[in-house]
Parts: sequence; C-alpha cells; structure tokens
Amino acid sequence: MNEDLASRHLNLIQDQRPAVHCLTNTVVQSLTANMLLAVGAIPSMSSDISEVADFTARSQALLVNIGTLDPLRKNAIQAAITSAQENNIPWILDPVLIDRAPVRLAYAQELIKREPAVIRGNAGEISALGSDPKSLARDNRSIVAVTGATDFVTDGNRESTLHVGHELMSRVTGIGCAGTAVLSAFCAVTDTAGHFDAVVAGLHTLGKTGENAARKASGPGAFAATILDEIYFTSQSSSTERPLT
Ligand SMILES: Nc1ncnc2c1ncn2[C@@H]1O[C@H](COP(=O)(O)OP(=O)(O)O)[C@@H](O)[C@H]1O
Ligand SMILES: Cc1ncsc1CCOP(=O)(O)O
Ligand SMILES: [Mg+2]
Repeated sequence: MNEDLASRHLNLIQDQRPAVHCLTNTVVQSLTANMLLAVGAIPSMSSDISEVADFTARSQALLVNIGTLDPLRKNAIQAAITSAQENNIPWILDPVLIDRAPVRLAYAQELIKREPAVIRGNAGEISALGSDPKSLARDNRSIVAVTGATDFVTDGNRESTLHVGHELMSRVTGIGCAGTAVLSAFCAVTDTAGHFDAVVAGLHTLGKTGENAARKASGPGAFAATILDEIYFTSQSSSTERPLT
C-alpha cells in the first residue's frame, strides 16, 4: 500500500516539478538541495528579507528548518511563513535539536502556533514539545511525523507506523533534514487533505532508498552519496511504476 502511495506521489513530482523554498540550516543545505533535485523537485535557499516572500509565493511548499539560527534568519522565517499563509502554500517545520536549548524550544513553540502543515522531528525533538504526537497534531491542525528506527505519522486521528530505513541513515548529518525537504515536495503535489498520505509516502520513499543505499555503501561517506543516487533512480523508476525495492 505505501509502495503504491509513494509511486503515485513520485509520478506527480516528475510531472509537476514542484518548487520547494528551503529556509534550512547551514550544515545541510547542499545535501537538501541535491536530494530535492534527485527526487524531481526544484529547490531554492535564499534567506534575504528583501526576496524571501517572493521566493515563497512562487513555490509550492516552504521548508522551515531551525537547525542554525540568527536574527536575520528568524526575520526571514516569519516573512516566509506569512507569504506561505497568504498564498495557501504548505509550510513544513523541522524543529532541529529543540531538546537541547530552552530558548530554541520556545522559538519552535512560537512557530507551531502558526500551524505548519507538517511537523517532522525525531523522538527527542517531538517529545520536547510536551504533548503526545496526536494531541500536537490535533491542537495545531498539523501532520506530525516522529522519525527514527521506526517512523510514526498522525493527523490527530489517523496513524501510520513505518518500519523502513537503515541505521546508517543516523550516521550522516542531514538525512533527517533532507527527509523533511523530500516530504515537503510530496506535500507540494497534494492538497491539505492529502498531506497525511503525502508524509507517509515521503517517509516510505526516504526509508526504502536508505535501505537500498545501505546495501551498496561501504560506510557513511559512501552512503551520503549513494542515497542521492538511490532516490534519483527511485524517482525515475516511478514513471515506469516499478516497486521501490
Ligand atoms: N536506527 C535507524 N534504523 C532505521 N532507519 C533509521 C534509523 N535512524 C534513522 N532512520 C531513518 O532516517 C530517517 C530520519 O532519521 P532521524 O534520525 O529520525 O532524523 P534526524 O536526523 O532529524 O534525527 C528516518 O525517517 C528513518 O527512515
Ligand atoms: C548537526 C546540526 N546542528 C545544527 S543543524 C545540524 C544538522 C542536523 O541534521 P539532521 O537533523 O538531519 O541530523
Ligand atoms: Mg533532524
């Protein structure tokens, strides 16, 4: 079932080539842009306050990743979210490392009040928000995805648990961040009602390509390159509707 869901969304991405504007941390920008290109989306990364609203308005999804922050970037994030809301564009939050600093947690909680379409984080990050994933989803009208060895997705009512991925994915910085960008591209080709399925499909695709890459890579260094290849081959094969594995 998730295979077909993923294949259908990958086909839509190949057809629509959605633009995803990414306000993301300085550690993962290159991997994120390359993962979006490999899956068939079109990334942009500007954070200048003079243009960020326009970049967002001309995109089909906005990624907000708070891994590295500064005052200028915070201003850009607020302006981009406003533009996304004004243009009915889904914005997706990756609350990186909010379990490590109270000020970062408080900032993420402020952003969540603006009702992201999706919140994707690892178990430590999501639990730092202080409510269970289903309540968090219901209270903010968001899809919540809690990722790790097992991924859990909820819209506050529906639930999906995914047993995909490989341990090597936790050994390369940016796989989670790039994963949130990939599921943003999946959300970009669906309407709000389709975002639950889009997140499940995006995480299924990420996990299966991670498994494929782990079979071929000798270690984390090769894995970082191989996962790019694998998500590209997967996106290309979706047009012939071959299974992801
Ligand atoms: N131990 C693991 N076993 C299998 N898959 C994993 C494991 N750790 C991470 N992953 C995969 O990597 C993805 C993102 O990793 P995660 O560690 O949750 O994010 P982050 O890097 O933001 O902490 C998950 O959705 C899952 O597919
Ligand atoms: C190490 C680090 N520090 C701030 S952002 C970042 C990258 C986090 O990437 P991911 O959440 O995908 O592991
Ligand atoms: Mg992360």
